[in-house]
Amino acid sequence: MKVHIIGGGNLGVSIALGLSKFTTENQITITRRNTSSILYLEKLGTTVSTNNTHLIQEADIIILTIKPYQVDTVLSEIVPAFSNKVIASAVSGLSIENLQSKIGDSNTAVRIMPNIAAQFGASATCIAFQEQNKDKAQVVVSLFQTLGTAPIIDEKLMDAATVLAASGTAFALRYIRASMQAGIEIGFDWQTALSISAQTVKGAAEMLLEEKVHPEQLIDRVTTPQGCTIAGLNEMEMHGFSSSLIRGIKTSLKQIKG
Ligand SMILES: NC(=O)C1=CN([C@@H]2O[C@H](COP(=O)(O)OP(=O)(O)OC[C@H]3O[C@@H](n4cnc5c(N)ncnc54)[C@H](OP(=O)(O)O)[C@@H]3O)[C@@H](O)[C@H]2O)C=CC1
Ligand SMILES: O=C(O)[C@@H]1CCC=N1
Repeated sequence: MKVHIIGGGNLGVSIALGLSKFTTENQITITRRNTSSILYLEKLGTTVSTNNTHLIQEADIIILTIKPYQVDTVLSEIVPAFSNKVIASAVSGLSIENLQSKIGDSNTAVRIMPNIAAQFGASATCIAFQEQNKDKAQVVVSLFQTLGTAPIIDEKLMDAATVLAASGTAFALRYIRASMQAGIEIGFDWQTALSISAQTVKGAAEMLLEEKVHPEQLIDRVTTPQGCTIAGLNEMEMHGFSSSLIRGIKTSLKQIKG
């Protein structure tokens, strides 16, 4: 399959790297205006270009990973160059209706919300499309299933998905950083503390995904009565651990909704 990624920044490059690592049959093109920092992708077999329309008509999927304020400029440049294409947009806040009106009825708008773990085949990419475009959107779902999970969601939850699945990467990393900092205070060098903290989070996530149970069921297995874990958890909650995360996520959502 030919995948044409417009916007070779943080997210676009993560997707390109993930596709080059986890798939073999895809031909990937990635564009940005200043390509110097991403030319290394060519060594992995990805075509890097400043030309957004180069071979675009041959693409099976066009992926938009540009900032919201870049959308009109890019679309006015590329839309005259193709027809009958599936456009998967990761642009936060850009609705399917709005995108569809900009690309015309001959093309199909799909919304995707990946995260930068796509690079490691570990993204949670939420995908939304109009019911009548179900068949055409399947190609996008299949592609992102190779880069992690790809749940199909109602478009009205796309902003929530942006916060939970994309910003969520940063939130999880901040937890790991805090845990690492505590690890240094209790005796580890930062590299050892980081590897222990990161692996512990990975292990906890793997248990949840594997066992499909509520986190409290697993927490109960760790909290020995009168033990250190419950003492630490209760202290964290006293200082607003869960509520600060919940408030942060809701604030992020308000920021998207404007
Ligand atoms: N970062 C993330 O974790 C996530 C981001 N998103 C969304 O993805 C989008 C991109 O985010 P992010 O990757 O962080 O942003 P970046 O700024 O890192 O990437 C945007 C890229 O677009 C390129 N670009 C700008 N104008 C053009 C143009 N005319 N033609 C081609 N390329 C162009 C820029 O490069 P140059 O200036 O050289 O052209 C830049 O590399 C945003 O809408 C964001 O909301 C969604 C989920 C996760
Ligand atoms: O912070 C942002 O606005 C973008 C969308 C989600 C991740 N990065």
